[in-house]
Amino acid sequence: MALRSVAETLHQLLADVPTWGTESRNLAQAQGAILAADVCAQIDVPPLDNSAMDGYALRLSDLSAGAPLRISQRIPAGANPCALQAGTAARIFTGASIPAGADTVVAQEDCELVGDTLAVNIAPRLGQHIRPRGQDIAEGQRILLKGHRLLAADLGLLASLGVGSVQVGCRLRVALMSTGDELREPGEMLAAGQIYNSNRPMLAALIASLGAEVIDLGIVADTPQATRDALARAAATADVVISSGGVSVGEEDHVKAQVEALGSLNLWKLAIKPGKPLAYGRVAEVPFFGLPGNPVSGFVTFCLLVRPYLLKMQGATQLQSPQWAARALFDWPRAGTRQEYLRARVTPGDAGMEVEIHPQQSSGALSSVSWCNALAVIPIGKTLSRGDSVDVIFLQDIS
Ligand SMILES: Nc1nc2c(c(=O)[nH]1)N[C@H]1C(S)=C(S)[C@@H](COP(=O)(O)OP(=O)(O)OC[C@H]3O[C@@H](n4cnc5c(N)ncnc54)[C@H](O)[C@@H]3O)O[C@H]1N2
Ligand code: MOO
Ligand SMILES: [Mg+2]
Repeated sequence: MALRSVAETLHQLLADVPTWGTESRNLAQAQGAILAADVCAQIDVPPLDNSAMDGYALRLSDLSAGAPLRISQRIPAGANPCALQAGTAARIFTGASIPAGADTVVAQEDCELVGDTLAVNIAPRLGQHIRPRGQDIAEGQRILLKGHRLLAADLGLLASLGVGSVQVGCRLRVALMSTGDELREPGEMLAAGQIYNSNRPMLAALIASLGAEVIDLGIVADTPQATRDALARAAATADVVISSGGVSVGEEDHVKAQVEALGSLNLWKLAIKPGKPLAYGRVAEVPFFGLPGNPVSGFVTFCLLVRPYLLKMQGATQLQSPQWAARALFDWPRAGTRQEYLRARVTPGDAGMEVEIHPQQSSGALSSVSWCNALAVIPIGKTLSRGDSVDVIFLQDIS
């Protein structure tokens, strides 16, 4: 029987996302959080007409009249100036409030003080170097939409509006467990037959990058009992459970059977390379993802399938990363039976983006992931010749 496609799997996963609560969060805690309601501006930004230059504020008609302009006041940023006396100029600094009556700012490089009067060397334009109130945002304007993921610039934007806290999707607690008797932690000595646990820090970082809290359950032994105990503990403390390893067909792969014992297995195996044995279900009522143990398989399936799920759970509207067309600098002569995600590097070429692939595409070769800046997508049954167009997904959008 044909394996379920990546698109169909994603569709089914997203249809199964549970409803999730919202909470109020201070801006300092809101990076990566998903807005639970539209944000409308309560004030104009900037809230005052202000100078874009260090210089002098004046009324252009006074200057045109030709009389010498005496300096009648000094206005630093933050001051509340009085109205400009007719026939005078005000010393002013960048960001300072334009006094009533002034309509133009002359940069200090374009004028000089002769005694206590101003000599302007370059004829100014009416209104120059003034940033009017509301230039950026007008009061009442809808500025960010529900479902938007808050990144650095959004936090600055909200602060510019005077918004100190926002209603966002509740922070997810995600339990992470690494199954495998062969695993040791970095810093420990390796005995024969053992390898280091690379999935743990990688998956913890991917989870944390979504603003979720990681509940790290460490390494779990390859026995039915240890697997079941860890799954039960995870489901009791977390909102989502993620395991790595033990989801394939070997006798040492216990995850699926224990998930079925404690809840249900809803999806298993899909037409993706790497990552075929990805499992999804519920432990008790808690959503569960069983990522394949091979590190590249875990990375790719997390980015393409788990990440959109976790984003949707928190209320996000933008779930998938865009695919861009690039020109292949490689041949791909073998048509596959699973959609393949090659570790690739995209660079600018003379005629647009060009993409090369890492020579080692094994699902155990993490160096290919560290090296790449994109995944090149090879659909089922497709071959490629050098020069053909191939879709790429930039990793900076997803990891
Ligand atoms: N007879 C079959 N064997 C396998 C199949 C299959 O269809 N038939 N599928 C293969 C594919 S595809 C994948 S992917 C793997 C998935 O295996 P599991 O999810 O069961 O994972 P393990 O067997 O536990 O480990 C696989 C591999 O990854 C290493 N690993 C595991 N955890 C970690 C970790 N935390 N850090 C670093 N490396 C880890 C582990 O040592 C193994 O080398 O199954 C294939 N087999
Ligand atoms: O497809 Mo498996 O996911 O690594 O080889
Ligand atoms: Mg296995």
